[in-house]
Amino acid sequence: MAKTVETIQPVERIRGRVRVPGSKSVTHRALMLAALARGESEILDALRAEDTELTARALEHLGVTVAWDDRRVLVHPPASRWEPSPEAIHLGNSGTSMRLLLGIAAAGKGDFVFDGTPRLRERPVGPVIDALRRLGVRAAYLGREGYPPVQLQSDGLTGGSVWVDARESSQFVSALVMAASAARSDVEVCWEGKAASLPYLHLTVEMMRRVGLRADWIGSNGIMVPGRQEVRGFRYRVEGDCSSASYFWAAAALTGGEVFTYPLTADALQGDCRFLAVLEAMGCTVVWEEEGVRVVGPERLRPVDLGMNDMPDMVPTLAVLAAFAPGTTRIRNVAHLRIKESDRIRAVAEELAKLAVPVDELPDGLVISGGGVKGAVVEAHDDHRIAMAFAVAGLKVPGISIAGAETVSKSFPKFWEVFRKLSHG
Ligand SMILES: O=C(O)C1=C[C@@H](OP(=O)(O)O)[C@@H](O)[C@H](O)C1
Ligand SMILES: C=C(OP(=O)(O)O)C(=O)O
Repeated sequence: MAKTVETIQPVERIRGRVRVPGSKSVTHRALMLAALARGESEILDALRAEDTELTARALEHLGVTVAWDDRRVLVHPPASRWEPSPEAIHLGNSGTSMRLLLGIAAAGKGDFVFDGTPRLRERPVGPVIDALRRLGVRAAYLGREGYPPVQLQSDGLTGGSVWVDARESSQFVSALVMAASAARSDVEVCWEGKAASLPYLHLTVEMMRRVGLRADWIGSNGIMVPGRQEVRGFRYRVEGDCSSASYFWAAAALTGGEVFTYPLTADALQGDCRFLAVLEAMGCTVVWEEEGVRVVGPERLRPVDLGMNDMPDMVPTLAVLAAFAPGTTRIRNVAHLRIKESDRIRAVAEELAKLAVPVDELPDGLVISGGGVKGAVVEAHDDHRIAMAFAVAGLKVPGISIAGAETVSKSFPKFWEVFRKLSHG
């Protein structure tokens, strides 16, 4: 795709209502759980974007029928799990698709190759492959050890206990837990210490429960999944995407304006909704209403000192706000940000430096001295979250444009349309 440049015009105080698309994480999971069910499922308000279409297409390779229309997706699994796929299955740069689908594919029979972009080939899959091998799957790395492309030959999962190193990604555990429901006997998935991005594991377990699958926490370091579970096709309504909403919350925060985002509820399953508490700590007012949430920005943002391990995707948004908050903001404990769509610690530091913001890059975080921000051309690093977060800075400072703006299609294809409409009325 050709690189596009998007120039943002500053506005006095942003004001408006934004309908956010369906959650990417919830849509991926709903599609995959529907593929494991018996009979047809109906998924409402799903996100139709590059990554969720990659998941849908991968499932089609396995023999699942996926039919989208305006408001819903119908998913119909094949008679036997799975059909052969002679071609390699390409997953772009979608970490969620890659890690979670390795589990889903291994939960049935077949011989599959999973691959992606050069960047996806730098994003690890070793811990999930190690665990799948212990559950009886044959797997071979076709390139670098521990990374895609990977070939899986499976006859279904046995059962037993597996230990997973989940420090780099919660997705390794989510993959195993979802797949384990189809194993021949019970599977216990345990990890040492704290798993990265922990709220995504709660999301996985809660969504399984909602569609009728059992998965039980064993303390805070493990999940037990009974094997041979079967659920009938289900109907699932996808909640709005909090991560996508964060750019509009940030727009209100930065301009001292007011934005209402919907559909969202205070009991949303996504951990990124907790970013609202970060905004409150920075001085914003957050008001939940029946259909969504209203964020009102303060006259002046306050800096914060926070561990962001639970909400890695919110770090670019926070970093941009921090650039405008006079004082020092510290963002800690997010080493796993280096293996996202881009090395997000490096990318954020480089782009803030272009805007003349003093920033220290730590191995696992950032220290940002907020106050003075200048205009510049920001490079998106093929990372949708860098593009969307830095767009917000352009609402306050003239001369900001985003090169590589098309990358938003990964999670929010209409982002620029919605953003322009909001900023120019
Ligand atoms: O499971 C998910 O839906 C996700 C988990 C997180 O990844 P890690 O667990 O790899 O940090 C997050 O960054 C990603 O955008 C979506
Ligand atoms: C990290 C992300 O996604 P994924 O891991 O699925 O590529 C993201 O959306 O910010």
